[in-house]
Amino acid sequence: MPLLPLLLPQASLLYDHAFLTGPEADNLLARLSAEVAWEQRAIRIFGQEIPQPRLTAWYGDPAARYAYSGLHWEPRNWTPALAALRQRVEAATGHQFNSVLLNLYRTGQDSMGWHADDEPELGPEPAIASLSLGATRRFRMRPRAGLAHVPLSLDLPNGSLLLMCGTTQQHWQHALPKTARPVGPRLNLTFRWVHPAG
Ligand SMILES: O=C(O)CCC(=O)C(=O)O
Ligand SMILES: [Fe+2]
Repeated sequence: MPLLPLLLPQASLLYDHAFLTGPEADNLLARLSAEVAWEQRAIRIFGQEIPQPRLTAWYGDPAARYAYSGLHWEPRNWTPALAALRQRVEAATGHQFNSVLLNLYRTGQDSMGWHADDEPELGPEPAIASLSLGATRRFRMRPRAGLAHVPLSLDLPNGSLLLMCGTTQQHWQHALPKTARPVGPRLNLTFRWVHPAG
């Protein structure tokens, strides 16, 4: 399936609900769940260490060092599965990526709060390719302050690919809220280009 535009003002979104076939996505979920070096990291909020409500891992080229929410990330070396996936995502999107952030939402109680991926290392108009595996979860987008636009909700199924680029991060925030529905694990990979620290 090709990537098709999703119309959202002052954003640039491309979406393929079936970038991977069901069996491909199922295999990858099993493989990555087992082989990725998952960690539960803590972020510092008002002087308190709060464990993130999900597991994470960071893989990439050695130059792709990254800092967010006060955390520093040294990339681990690409595994064969992640390197192959990077190539496919690059071919489909026409963008290059030197790193991938993986998030594992173990249950409906795992989540990600409102944020924009607007760290300086990503540059002003980052292309971020988000691949979802496992349980369908609702991805939300809301306009940043001063923009009178309607929020967007998108259910991201197993094997779907969402590309956020252009001015999306400047004008919109996104989140992956908790859900009370009983859901299985969901694994999300966001491929990024991190500009090496100068
Ligand atoms: O899990 C998702 O779909 C969103 C992940 C995300 O926003 C991020 O890694 O920055
Ligand atoms: Fe994000």
